Amino acid sequence: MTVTHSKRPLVVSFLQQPLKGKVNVPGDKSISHRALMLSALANGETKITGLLEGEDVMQTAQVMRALGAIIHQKAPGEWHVIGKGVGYLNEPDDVLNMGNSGTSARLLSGILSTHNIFSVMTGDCSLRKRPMRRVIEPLSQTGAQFITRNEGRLPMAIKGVEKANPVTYRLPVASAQVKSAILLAGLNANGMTIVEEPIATRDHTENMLNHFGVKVDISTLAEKGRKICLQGPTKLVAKDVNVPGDPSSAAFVMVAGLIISGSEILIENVGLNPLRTGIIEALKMMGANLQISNKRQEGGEITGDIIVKNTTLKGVDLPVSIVPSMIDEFPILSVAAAYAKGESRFRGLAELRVKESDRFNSIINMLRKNGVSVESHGDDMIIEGTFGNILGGGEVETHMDHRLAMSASILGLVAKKTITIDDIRFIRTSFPGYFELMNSLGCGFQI
Ligand SMILES: O=C(O)C1=C[C@@H](OP(=O)(O)O)[C@@H](O)[C@H](O)C1
Ligand SMILES: C=C(OP(=O)(O)O)C(=O)O
Repeated sequence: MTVTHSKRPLVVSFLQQPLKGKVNVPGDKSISHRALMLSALANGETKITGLLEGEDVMQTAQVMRALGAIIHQKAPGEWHVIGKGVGYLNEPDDVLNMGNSGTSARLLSGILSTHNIFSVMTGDCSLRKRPMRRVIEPLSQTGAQFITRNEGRLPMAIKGVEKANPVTYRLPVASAQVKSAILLAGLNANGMTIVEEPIATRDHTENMLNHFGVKVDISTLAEKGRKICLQGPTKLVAKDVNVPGDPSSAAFVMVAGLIISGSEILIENVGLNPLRTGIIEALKMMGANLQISNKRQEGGEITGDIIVKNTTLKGVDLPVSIVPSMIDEFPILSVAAAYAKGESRFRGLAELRVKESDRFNSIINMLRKNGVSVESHGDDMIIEGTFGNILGGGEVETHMDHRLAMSASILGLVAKKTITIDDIRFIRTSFPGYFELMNSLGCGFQI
C-alpha cells in the first residue's frame, strides 16, 4: 500500500469561474482509524459505514488483519469487522507497516504495549522521521519494552506485556494521539489509567470507547484541560459505527468556496465535534460566510451541513488556545490568510514541525515562493494578506505531505501565474477522489 513509485507533479492555473454545487467529503480519518481499531478489539461483529478508504486508514485495516481481526469491505464505505477481543490479538508474523500515518503508529503502540506479543513497526520515510518518544515514555509505565533504531523513531520493536500496569500521565504537549495511545493501552492494563491533558484535544477515542460500552470518566481540570480515567481490564461490545465526513477535508472545499469569486457550495454531513471545528471559528473570525444547518448527533459525534459563500476575508490574530482544535488546518488556513485583506498572525505552532512534513516551514516556503510575505517569530507565523493579489509562479515542495499538496492546489486556483506542485500522490492518504470532487464543483484541475 505504501507509495513507492516516482513523484506526480501538477500544474494549476487561475480559475475564471465560480465553484457551485453540493458535495459529501470522505469519512473522517481520525474516527475511521478508531472504528477499525476498536471493532478489532471488540467481541462480535461491527458494521462500519462511511469509512474513509484513504491509504492511512487502509494501512490500519491491514495491521488489524495482521493482528487477527477479520475485516471485509462489503460495499463502498461499508466495512465489516469481526473482532478478536481485548487481550487476544495474534502476534504478527511480519513487520507492521504504518505507511504515512502517525495516527496508526501512535495508537497501535498503545494497543500493542498491553498485549503479550512481540511486534515491529515501520513506516514510509516521512513517518520514520516523526517522534515516537512521546508515546514510548508514558507507555513504558505499562512494563512494555520499546526499542527504536533511530533516537525514538521508527522502525520500533515492541515487547508487550500480559499483566500490564496502568499509566498515569500528564501530557506535556496537546496530542490526541498520545492521549489515545495511553487510553487504548489501558483497556488491557490492571487498574485505573489516568491521562491529564492541559488543553482538550479531539475526543473521538473517548466517544467511541463509550459507544463500544467502555466507561470513560472525563472531568474538567481546575486550571483548564481534562482528566480522563478508564478502569482496566475491560471488554468492548461490537456496535455499528457511522463515520461522518471529515472536517479537515471539508476545510479545503470551504476555503476554495470562500476565496473564489461568486462561489456557493453545500457540504453535506460533516463532522462538527467542537474539538475539531477551530477552522470554522477561525474562518468566521476572518469574516467568512459559513452557515451550519441540519445539526444532529450520531454515535456520540455531532454532524451537520455547511453552506459556503464567497466572502472578502480579512486577516486574523488567532490565540494559541485554538491550535489543537484545528491542528491539521493551518496549511489551508494559510492560503485563506494569504488571499485575505490585512495581516494574520497564527501563534504557538510548534507541533506543526512534527507532522508529515515540517509544516511550519513547508507553509512558509509555499507562500514565499508564490510572492506572499511571511515572517516567523519563534513558533508564531505572520502572513501579509495580499487582498486577492497572489502572484504565483512558484513550485511547491510538498515533502510527502497530503495537506500541503491540497493547500497548494487551492492557492494555484487564485494565483495570477501557474503554480507547480511537485507531488500530488499523498493526497490519497486522507482524501481519495479529491480532484474529482473539486472538479465536480468546477475547479478544472488537469489531472
Ligand atoms: O488523534 C488523531 O486522530 C490525530 C491527532 C492529531 O495529531 P497529534 O495528536 O499529534 O496532535 C492530528 O494532527 C492527526 O491528524 C490526527
Ligand atoms: C497529521 C496528520 O496525520 P497523521 O498524524 O495521522 O499522519 C494529518 O492528517 O494531517
